[in-house]
Amino acid sequence: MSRTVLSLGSNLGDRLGYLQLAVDGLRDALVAVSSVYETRPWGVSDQPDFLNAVCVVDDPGRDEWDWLRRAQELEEAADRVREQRWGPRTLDVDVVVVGEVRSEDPRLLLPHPGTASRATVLVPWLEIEQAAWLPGRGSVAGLLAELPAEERAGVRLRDDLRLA
Ligand SMILES: Nc1ncnc2c1ncn2[C@@H]1O[C@H](COP(=O)(O)OP(=O)(O)OP(=O)(O)O)[C@@H](O)[C@H]1O
Ligand SMILES: Nc1nc2c(c(=O)[nH]1)N=C(CO)CN2
Repeated sequence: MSRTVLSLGSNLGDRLGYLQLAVDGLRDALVAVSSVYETRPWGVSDQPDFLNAVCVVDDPGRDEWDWLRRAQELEEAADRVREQRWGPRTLDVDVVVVGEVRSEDPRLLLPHPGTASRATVLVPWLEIEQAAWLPGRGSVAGLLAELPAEERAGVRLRDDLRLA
């Protein structure tokens, strides 16, 4: 299976430590990892700011379901508790795209349906893949340019933080 994009987010506890846990757990297939961004929460606004990042991974031996399983294992390793939709969490790992795969199975929607409107995903993704393309929607650069300036302003580079 082809290149896969995963988004990482954390807004509870050791936020950078949880993102690093995810990167460590993806190491065997890791192609690229973005900078870390401090982001204003969307969905539920009354919660702490998130740290967000995006990873590109590639492993011909894994399909989209393997990536979902890996994402959920990483969330469990971060002691994630599912409480409130769009609420605070130690670690969120979303499968953004798996090559050109489309899926309407609610357990695994591909491409991830929120992507086109989330600067928290588009900004770090564009950083590591300048030609990034969201199947069915267009170029990531174009999608980002269409978002309200306020959305993009809510995503701030934290160049003092780094994922190794
Ligand atoms: N592309 C995908 N990546 C990750 N989970 C997905 C995907 N498509 C569907 N899901 C399903 O979404 C369910 C809930 O995921 P989660 O609690 O992380 O949602 P959320 O992060 O609060 O909201 P959102 O999905 O809008 O980011 C999971 O049980 C998972 O099976
Ligand atoms: N800024 C930001 N806000 C969020 C995020 C996220 O990753 N970043 N994830 C959420 C649940 O999926 C809800 N809100």
